Formats: sequence, structure tokens, C-alpha cells
Amino acid sequence: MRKKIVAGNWKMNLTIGQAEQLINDILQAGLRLKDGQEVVLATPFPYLLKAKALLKNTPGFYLAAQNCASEKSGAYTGEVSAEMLSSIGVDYVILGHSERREYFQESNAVLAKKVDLALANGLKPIFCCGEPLEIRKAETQNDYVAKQLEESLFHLTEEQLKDVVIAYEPIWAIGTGLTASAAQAQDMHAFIRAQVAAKYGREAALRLTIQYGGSAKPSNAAELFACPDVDGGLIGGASLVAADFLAIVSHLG
Ligand SMILES: O=C[C@H](O)COP(=O)(O)O
Repeated sequence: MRKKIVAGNWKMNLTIGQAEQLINDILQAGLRLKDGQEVVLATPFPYLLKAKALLKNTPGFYLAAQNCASEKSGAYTGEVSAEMLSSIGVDYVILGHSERREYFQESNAVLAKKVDLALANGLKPIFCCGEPLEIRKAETQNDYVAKQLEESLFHLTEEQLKDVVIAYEPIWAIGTGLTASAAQAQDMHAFIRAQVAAKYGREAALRLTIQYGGSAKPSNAAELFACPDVDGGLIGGASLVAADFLAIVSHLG
């Protein structure tokens, strides 16, 4: 059975007080997750240790960083390594978010290095892929996403791939209020799974968790999560409001 995961990507939001409040509000709801369901909180770096302490003893809840360095260690001022994140008990790391690709020029090749370092340090990558609007308009989104997978992930062994989650995030849907329709999401998720099957075999593809991200909210999560190849979501804006985030998680089924 593959995992269903809702992850909240807080991006560069909240003070430490607000972060603590949000986690406490989420925990106080006493969410009961079913077998195979996970909730992941991707907080800003300075809050990871505090979040780790607050989430202790809460089954099914995990912690993610929003990025890690592409180098192992050394003179890289301002960077945070995969090893550092692992040493404080972080479970997942979001890699290849479109905001990192666009604002920090992260290429598929750099992301391949980050994926390797994450896995070598026991972190599970949540690898983001997805096309900009002009590519969707030109109807070449499948080729675009296939290249992202090929250049950043498909050098991994089948064993390594077991620790990878893919998040499909059409860039035109991120923070815009525009959501991919359930049919658009399902089509791309099925395509991604087929690419993985072609490279690693059917079993590996069936095991892979593929999240949807892009203006997911309580009102559309049920329809998106009901798609056979959509295994949860990577949630931005709505993850900053406890009630909305909890409502989205409840739609995991
Ligand atoms: O990482 C999350 C995605 O960028 C989605 O963000 P959003 O839910 O605010 O559209």
C-alpha cells in the first residue's frame, strides 16, 4: 500500500510564536490518521528544532525542511546541509520547488546533487516537478515534466527511489487560486507513474507517492484526492491556517 501524504509548505511565513501556535492548533485537533497516512510540516529552518519537539510522540506526523544545500559541507555561507538537517531529526526535504528553480536558478543537474545528498543522509526528498503556463498552453507539459524526472531522479537505483516522494505542482496553479482540474491532475500523475514504471518497473511505480500541489484547499481537496493516482497534497497558503489544513488532511479519506 502506498503512503498518502499531506505536507504543509509554510514557505517564508510566520514568526516563531505564530509557528508554535499553528502546530499546537493542529495537534489539539487530535487528528487520527489511518494506516499509511502521514502529515508533514515543512517549516522554515529556524523553527525545525522547536517543531520537532512539539511533534514528538504524535504518530503519523513528520518534519520537513524546504531545501538543502547542493554541497556536502564547507565554506558555503548561509547554506544548510542535508547532514545538518538529518542531525536534528528532520525526516523529509522539499527539493526542486518551482520557487527555488525560478528565484534561485536551481537546475535539474543541481537538484540531482541535492537528491543524492538528501538520500545519503537519510532524508526523504519530496521532489517537485511541474510546468509553467506557456508550456501547458503549448500542450508540451508531459515532455517538460519527463525531462525534470529524467535529469534529477532517474539516475537513482530502485532501492533509493523507495524513499522519494514526487509532488506535481503546475506552476500556473501555485498561489494563484487557479487549481488544476481533477482530470488535469490525474492525467499528469498517471503520466508520471507511467514514466517511473517504464524506468523502474510496475511495482516501483505503484509504490510511489505522488502529491498534487497548487491552490489546493478544503473545497477542492476531496475531488483531487479521489483521483486514483493522486496520493495527497503539497499545500502552501492553506497550510498556514490550522482549520483549512486539517480539513484538507481529513479528505485523505
Ligand atoms: O508548496 C506548495 C505549493 O507551492 C502550493 O502553494 P499554494 O497551495 O499556496 O498554491
